Amino acid sequence: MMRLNISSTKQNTAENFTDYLVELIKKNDNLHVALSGGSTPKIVFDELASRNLPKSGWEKVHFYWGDERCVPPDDAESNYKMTDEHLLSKIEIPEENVHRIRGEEDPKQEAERYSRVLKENIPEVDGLPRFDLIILGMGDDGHTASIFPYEIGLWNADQFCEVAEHPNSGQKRVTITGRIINHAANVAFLVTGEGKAEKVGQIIDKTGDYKAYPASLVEPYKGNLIWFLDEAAAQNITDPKGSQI
Ligand SMILES: O=C(O)[C@H](O)[C@@H](O)[C@H](O)[C@H](O)COP(=O)(O)O
Repeated sequence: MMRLNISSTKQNTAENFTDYLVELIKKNDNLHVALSGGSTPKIVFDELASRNLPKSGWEKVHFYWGDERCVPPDDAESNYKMTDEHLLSKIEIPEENVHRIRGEEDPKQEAERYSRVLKENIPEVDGLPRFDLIILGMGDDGHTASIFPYEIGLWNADQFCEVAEHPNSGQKRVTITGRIINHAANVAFLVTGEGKAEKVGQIIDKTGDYKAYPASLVEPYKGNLIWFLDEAAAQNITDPKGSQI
């Protein structure tokens, strides 16, 4: 099931998504959540931290990452560092509930280790670890997690995590793959800004080269997909209401 949650501004999008996540935390005894990186999550993490959830709430949550740059955790490029600055350092989540991708390790070995981390920590459904929620962003090129259009074949990798490479910088990344993403109970895209509008419109309307964009492959088999968008990112969708299928 896919639905759109369209807000007027980026801040409203962050608030709506945070309401959704806080509700999930309250309704569940154990929540396994994969976080996205980049810049959009910063405003969401600040909003989430501002809600002052009690320690008893955070003790139910396990954080993972959908992807990580292969850099040390104190590097400006690190998704972990960004998350720590905007969220982890402000909340009472037990250290053992934070499952960092070790960007400082050998990428191939870390992809294998993290695949084991998912298998060992996340309850299986139909033989695969099933995240309660995977948060994804989308790049201007239609990439998601760290699966880029030129490497779209990574989506169908057998391993739960694979090594990717940024097309411009050549920066190595560790990313979860399509098997895990589409097995999640809930997937939430967080996409804002005019720069994303063209690809968002093509993916939602299934027009143009949408099949070339890894983000278009996100279709949870038995789960829910919600696009949290601001109006700027949603402006090209032909029938925003009708897309609430
Ligand atoms: O490590 C990363 O960069 C992200 O996981 C990546 O997939 C991100 O979500 C998109 O590039 C959107 O990034 P922005 O939110 O900064 O536009």
